[in-house]
Amino acid sequence: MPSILLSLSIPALVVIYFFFQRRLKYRAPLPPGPKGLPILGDVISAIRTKKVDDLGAPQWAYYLDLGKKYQSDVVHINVLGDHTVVLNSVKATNELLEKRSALYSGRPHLPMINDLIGWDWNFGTMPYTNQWRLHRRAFHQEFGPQAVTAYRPVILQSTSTLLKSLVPATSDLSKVPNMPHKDLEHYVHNHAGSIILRIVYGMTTQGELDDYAKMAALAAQSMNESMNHGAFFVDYFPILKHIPAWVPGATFKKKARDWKPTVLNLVNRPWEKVKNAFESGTAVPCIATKHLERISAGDYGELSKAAEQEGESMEDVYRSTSGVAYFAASDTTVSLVMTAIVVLSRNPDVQAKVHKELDSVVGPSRLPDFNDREDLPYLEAILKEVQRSYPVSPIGNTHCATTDDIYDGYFIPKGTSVIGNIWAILHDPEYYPDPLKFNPDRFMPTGPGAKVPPNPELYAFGFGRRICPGKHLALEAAWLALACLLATCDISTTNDADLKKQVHHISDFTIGLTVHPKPYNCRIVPRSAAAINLMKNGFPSEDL
Ligand code: HEM
Repeated sequence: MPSILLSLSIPALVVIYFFFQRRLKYRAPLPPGPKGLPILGDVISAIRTKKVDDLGAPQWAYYLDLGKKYQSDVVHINVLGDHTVVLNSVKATNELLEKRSALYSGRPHLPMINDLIGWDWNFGTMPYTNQWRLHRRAFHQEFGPQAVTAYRPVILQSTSTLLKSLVPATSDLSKVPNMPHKDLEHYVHNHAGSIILRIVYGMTTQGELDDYAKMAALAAQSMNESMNHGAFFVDYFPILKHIPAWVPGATFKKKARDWKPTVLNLVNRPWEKVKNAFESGTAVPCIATKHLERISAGDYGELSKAAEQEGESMEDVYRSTSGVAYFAASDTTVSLVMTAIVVLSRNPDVQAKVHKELDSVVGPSRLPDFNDREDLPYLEAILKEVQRSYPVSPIGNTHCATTDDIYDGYFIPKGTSVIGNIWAILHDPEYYPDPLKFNPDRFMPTGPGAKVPPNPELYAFGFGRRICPGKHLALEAAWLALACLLATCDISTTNDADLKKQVHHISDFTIGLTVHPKPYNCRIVPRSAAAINLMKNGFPSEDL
């Protein structure tokens, strides 16, 4: 016990020393925020908000309240001498995370996630280093806006499968049963999983898709619980990572030990599988086989020099970036599509309007496809409004200041965790009047030169150099799924009383890094016999 106390007090004293050194150097105040307890700081709130259960308010709501309480869009929280700064406005995120992105593109030190659970191969959790740049560039080559257009045939195919799975067993449209949440979630997961696993690893069989979807879901749990710096005390006191798992109270070590094999399997298993198939000449062409071809030809392009400098093999870079894509795409797009469905089920007027648009642009004899996108502005407005009202990732991933800085007269010390509160920004009444109202019309121009609010996609995918690099794929996949679902089906609630209620921003959602609507049942009824045929047939094979 005395040795634990000693190991806790030494880092605390070092933190306090450097804290006062820097404050003296700049003489600028930290941004306003809760004072908390002496030395400990705001530790109680930190524990409360980081609990992933119904007792804790979501972090975005807690941070928004702090902003109101301290009348500042920039709020400082001190936990055990560790600084967090929350940015609750467009102005602050634009200035710090976008314009000064060279200083704010780090990630906080994450001993739990990187050292103990073993996520260190994932560039999403890497600090702002040359290794991160190398991985991000390798990823971008395959998922940039131009590159993703090559995956449209796969998206069309997975969307056909989604539609087929929604065809009811009866052709009597008045007798279509309710859609249980579990079934719908399974179909939507299968849609996202089949797109990414086909694109990255060439996987097509249902058994494989199910196995790998399960693995990604388990891994997502570890990420959801640990990605926020400070979710575990070891993040504040990295020395604790050396405590053996059997020590009473070291539950974080047990959790890490349980999660680690899944996280390592996630990056290694699919890669080894494709590699074996590639070597035996049976692999389905995909991103991984493209990389393996480059590796066997010794032709790595412009990235090889950077990899050499990092002392990393290109195979490790590609194995990791493939794993990141598979993991990051498995859960996020699902949340967006599932949220859109529950919201639309409670907004029949919005559906009536988009049905009209789809009927006039696409007609009843075919499914909408990517060529129709520009001609469907109301559908686009719905997608924007879903992302604005119920962002998939309400506080995004925490950035880290890599140097001391001053903003608006406030001191932001090097090493500060910096959180862009995406939810707060997307509900700022200055940009989005009546922000709690679900209203796609806010994005419809009312006449030539009329102003529309900023596109929520500017914020919903994070900020600056760390902005989500999978955004283009996510939006293509979600757009087509919604376009086809709305062209062919009516979505309604199973309980008329729900029609009077908007989907609630807190009580209807899970808490975590990526949030999901809580289980709900709805009805998904084909709009006509012709729609059933479209759903059964999917896209014509020449489109695939
Ligand atoms: C609706 C779907 C999605 C949403 C809302 C979303 C949102 C986000 C957000 C908020 C971040 C943090 C950005 C920051 O640090 O400022 C992020 C990071 C990231 N996302 Fe996404 N994402 C989505 C889908 C995807 C998909 C489909 C992929 C992969 C194909 C992906 C790959 C990544 C990666 C690799 C990072 C880490 C980037 C880095 O640290 O450099 N995301 N995403």
